[in-house]
Amino acid sequence: MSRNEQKPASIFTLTAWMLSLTRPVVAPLAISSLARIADQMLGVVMLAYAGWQVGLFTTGQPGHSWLTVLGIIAGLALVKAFLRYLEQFTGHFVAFKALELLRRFAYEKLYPQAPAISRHARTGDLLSRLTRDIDRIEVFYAHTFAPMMSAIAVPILSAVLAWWLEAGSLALILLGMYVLALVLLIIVGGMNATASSGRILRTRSEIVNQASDIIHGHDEIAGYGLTDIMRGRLNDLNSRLLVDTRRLHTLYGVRRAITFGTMLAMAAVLLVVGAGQVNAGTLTIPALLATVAGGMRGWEAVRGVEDFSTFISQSFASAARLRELAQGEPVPPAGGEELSGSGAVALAAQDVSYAYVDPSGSKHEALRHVSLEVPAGQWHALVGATGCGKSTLATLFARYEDPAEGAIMVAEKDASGIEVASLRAAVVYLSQRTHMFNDTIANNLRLAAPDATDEQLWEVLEVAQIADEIRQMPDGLDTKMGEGGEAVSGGQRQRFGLARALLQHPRALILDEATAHLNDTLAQQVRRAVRNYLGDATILEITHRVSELDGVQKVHVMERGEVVESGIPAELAGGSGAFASLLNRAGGTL
Ligand SMILES: Nc1ncnc2c1ncn2[C@@H]1O[C@H](COP(=O)(O)OP(=O)(O)OP(=O)(O)O)[C@@H](O)[C@H]1O
Repeated sequence: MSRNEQKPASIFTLTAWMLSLTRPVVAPLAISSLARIADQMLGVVMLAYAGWQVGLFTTGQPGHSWLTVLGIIAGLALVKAFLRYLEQFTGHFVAFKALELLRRFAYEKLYPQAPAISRHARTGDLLSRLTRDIDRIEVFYAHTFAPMMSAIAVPILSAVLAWWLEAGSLALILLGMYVLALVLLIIVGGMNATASSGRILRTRSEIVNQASDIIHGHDEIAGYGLTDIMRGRLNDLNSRLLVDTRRLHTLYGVRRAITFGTMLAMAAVLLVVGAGQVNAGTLTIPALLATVAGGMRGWEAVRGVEDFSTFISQSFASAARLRELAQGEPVPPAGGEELSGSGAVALAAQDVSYAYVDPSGSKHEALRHVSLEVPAGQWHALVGATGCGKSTLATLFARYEDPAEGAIMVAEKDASGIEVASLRAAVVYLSQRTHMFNDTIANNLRLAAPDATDEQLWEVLEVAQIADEIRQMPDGLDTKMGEGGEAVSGGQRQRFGLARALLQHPRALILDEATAHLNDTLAQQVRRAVRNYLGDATILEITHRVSELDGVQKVHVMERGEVVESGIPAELAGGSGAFASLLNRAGGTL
């Protein structure tokens, strides 16, 4: 993300970061690692014991009775089973707790960046960082840390066991082969896998973006016959994914070959060297068999390295993406002075410039040296061709972000010094894309005022001219609005949005095309009712209906990111400026 440009973090930085986030799981993680080491070492001891007994039997030396051998192996197996259970239990506890901690951390870091972050990142990418990436980081705790610890401890302990069995030189060979296997796996599992995993994650998040575009744009896709184009795009992404996945899986295959290859090579070398020592009388057959059997069993630890090097590259790639997201500073910065008092507040922009920055870092200038004033209690309109920057300016008044240059003034104070929650309680921005949650009408309205009574809800619904339509619905205020408000019409959704904004009793209300979906008569009724309801509150109305500005005291005209004209609508209409030509083009009069 270009807002948070930073150097890629090293694996050590990422490891330290992941462990610092999940301090509460460090103790169970240690227990899980110890249980895993003990479990694997018991496996080594069991096989070494069995090998030793076979050696005694084949050389005709007295050993334990078969019943004792069976009893000892069964006893060891039971302890081993308990240790395995302990490892799995603590491992899963760690994994789930880590998931919870990571999710909480991610959301805590994200809220202060909203809603600005959704302007600078794609929804699908955000979603995949919050879901898939967190799931993959969890793998670090579940499948990485304990295997890494056992990969270090088990080879050393196995070599110590061989040395204790008086197979000192075999112990050195065993250790050497372990180290060789680990080095080969780490080399093969290194940079290539991390780079491929990073590319796979990026491609997957593009697929999610594409899929969410397809789901939201189903009407356009069907209407404009875009099915083949969309399918083609998805196929291209899938092909890209396939190439990287194939590359990664080839690497996994090579790693598996290394694990088995080195295990067989180790057994062969031990047998050849050991046979020579047996002939020379410096090693016993039971010690040789015990070392070979135990050594082969100990390769389980190497398998663990293979698995973790498979997952670790994905975990680190995901951790880097999440860390990048989480390192974003709160937007706007936290703190500031509370906006206290009551009554209308004035809005003003002083020489404001603003640019959008897309995920690739390129800038798109949306506002250039904009200045305008809406004195407290007045009703102004903001008009201009589509894309000229009206909504962008409106969001700055609600402090979605602070402008790069110039100042936004609210109640004659620089908005960048006003605490955000208090500012947004006073200055309400009603977006043109009002979102309704998949809940009842009443609950959607109460988002703005949780304690509002039914009477208060009906009051604002009357103002928004939608109360009659709700009375006719069988479930009234308890009618479900469907996902994204799909169960109600666009015009209804817009008026619900308006009713919700009014419930907050704004001291300044910014209406962004709030009546765009309504017919002219209804639009005028709504505008008048809103003005009456709000009393002396300030209103800034963004509209394309340039000929229907009844009650508006001043209009500001924008063109390509600049305010080019401001004045009383009736006066500007009679002139030859930007407003008059907008009015002409709309074929209207005032
Ligand atoms: N999230 C965004 N990322 C990048 N550019 C954006 C974004 N939102 C808006 N823009 C661009 O900024 C410019 C101003 O957009 P804005 O929505 O403020 O215009 P507007 O005047 O409100 O348009 P409309 O009347 O169509 O609502 C446009 O060129 C638009 O393409």
